[in-house]
Amino acid sequence: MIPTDIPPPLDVDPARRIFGLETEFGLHLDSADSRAVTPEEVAGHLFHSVVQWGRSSNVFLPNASRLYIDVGAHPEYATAECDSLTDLIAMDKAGERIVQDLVAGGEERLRAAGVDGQIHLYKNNTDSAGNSYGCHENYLVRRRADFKAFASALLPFLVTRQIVTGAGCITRTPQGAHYSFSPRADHMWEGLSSATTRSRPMINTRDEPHANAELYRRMHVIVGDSTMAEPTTLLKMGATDLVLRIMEARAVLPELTLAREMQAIRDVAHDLTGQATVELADGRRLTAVEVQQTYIDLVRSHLGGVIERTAEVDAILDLWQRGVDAVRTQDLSGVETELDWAIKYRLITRYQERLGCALDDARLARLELAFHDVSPERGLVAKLQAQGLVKRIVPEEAIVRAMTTAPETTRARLRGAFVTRALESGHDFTVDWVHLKIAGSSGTTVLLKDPFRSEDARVDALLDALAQS
Ligand SMILES: Nc1ncnc2c1ncn2[C@@H]1O[C@H](COP(=O)(O)OP(=O)(O)OP(=O)(O)O)[C@@H](O)[C@H]1O
Ligand SMILES: [Mg+2]
Repeated sequence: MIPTDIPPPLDVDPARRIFGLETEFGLHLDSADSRAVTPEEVAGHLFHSVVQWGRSSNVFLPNASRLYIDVGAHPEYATAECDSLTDLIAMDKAGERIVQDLVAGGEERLRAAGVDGQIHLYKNNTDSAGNSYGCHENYLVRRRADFKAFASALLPFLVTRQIVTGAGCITRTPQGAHYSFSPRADHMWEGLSSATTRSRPMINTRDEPHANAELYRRMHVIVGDSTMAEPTTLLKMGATDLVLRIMEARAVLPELTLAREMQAIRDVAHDLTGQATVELADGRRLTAVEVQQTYIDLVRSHLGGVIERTAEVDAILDLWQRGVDAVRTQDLSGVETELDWAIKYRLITRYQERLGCALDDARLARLELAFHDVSPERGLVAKLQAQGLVKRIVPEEAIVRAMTTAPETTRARLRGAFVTRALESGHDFTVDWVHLKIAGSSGTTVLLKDPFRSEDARVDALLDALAQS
């Protein structure tokens, strides 16, 4: 057993947390035109309208989220700061629609440039050329001297959670194709690192809290898969939050340090039975099912103590347990409307049976892509949701609202109001996660170091200034 050494909370309610999700979308132009169009050109056309109103392809939106073109011509949407998982899911789903809403304009621009074609945006993590792009989770945690050790203690959980929160994928190898839990697992290079370009860690330890640096760190988890089904996103973020809460409360953790994380994450990903064992630093071998069950039991043992029991906590624990049971029993019926990897696996195996083809058949690859297509017409998850075959967590109205409106209970509310008002009044402005400023004004930059604070007289003054000038 290893104690986790956390300083006692200062002035912040320890049960409150800021969450954020960053999604890089795969961008593909489907066109019969022989003229080569680079991905950068397609992204440029897609973002034309954004550049027109925002004067940049890197903007903060009226809903306080960030939208930009990331390296490799990937559109990226980073949700505004949320302090509830339902707000986060609504913000995340709103992002799919915000990027999809750019498609018609992008296709029109392409036509004007002489290229007929359909732009596809995929919320997935790998393209056909073998490139990987991410879905990054952000959890605000209290600053501590031993942050690296603290982050390391999360790795056994992160390595094995893919058996419930993975997106699932067809993996093609020279020996043939098989189904795996996670498309991202094969692209991880190390456990922790502060660099993202030269290495691909599971947790990025770059010290950039976007908040008061004396109090906080941002736990930047970059090992996760992009998730389509709302319950999968709830479980991915919710289970991680629960484990972090226990770690932050100085509770004693079970000793699960892995001997070789990179080997373990790959072994777990490629064994759909959940029975492949991973080696622990102390020489024991456990299955991913056993490791995840240990975390579920740990969380249960803290219910009513460190973890306040709420309907949401119960829902997370219930889905988590059903997910682990599904792998253990190899009966997916208990989760096949909620967990991405199981939903997709059912689709693929049924279609494969119907076609009588091998798993590496191109038609199954297209089906897999359609699962991640964010288009309401082409996307399979939208269709399955409409048929009640994929469960939802947040009401439709909440997603529609989140497309234009920031979360009410965090700093995002201030940014959202500022961006909305500045755009309405035609003022230039500069904004990032912690700063707000009217461009060219002599007024000072407003620095918002507390991400929990949703009211601020200085921002009210800025809004007044926008209304007057
Ligand atoms: N104090 C905070 N704690 C936790 N998450 C935060 C905090 N402030 C902002 N976030 C979230 O962190 C994410 C930052 O997204 P962004 O894409 O700008 O990431 P980055 O890691 O700063 O930069 P990049 O992607 O360019 O490397 C957003 O989802 C945002 O909501
Ligand atoms: Mg980012």
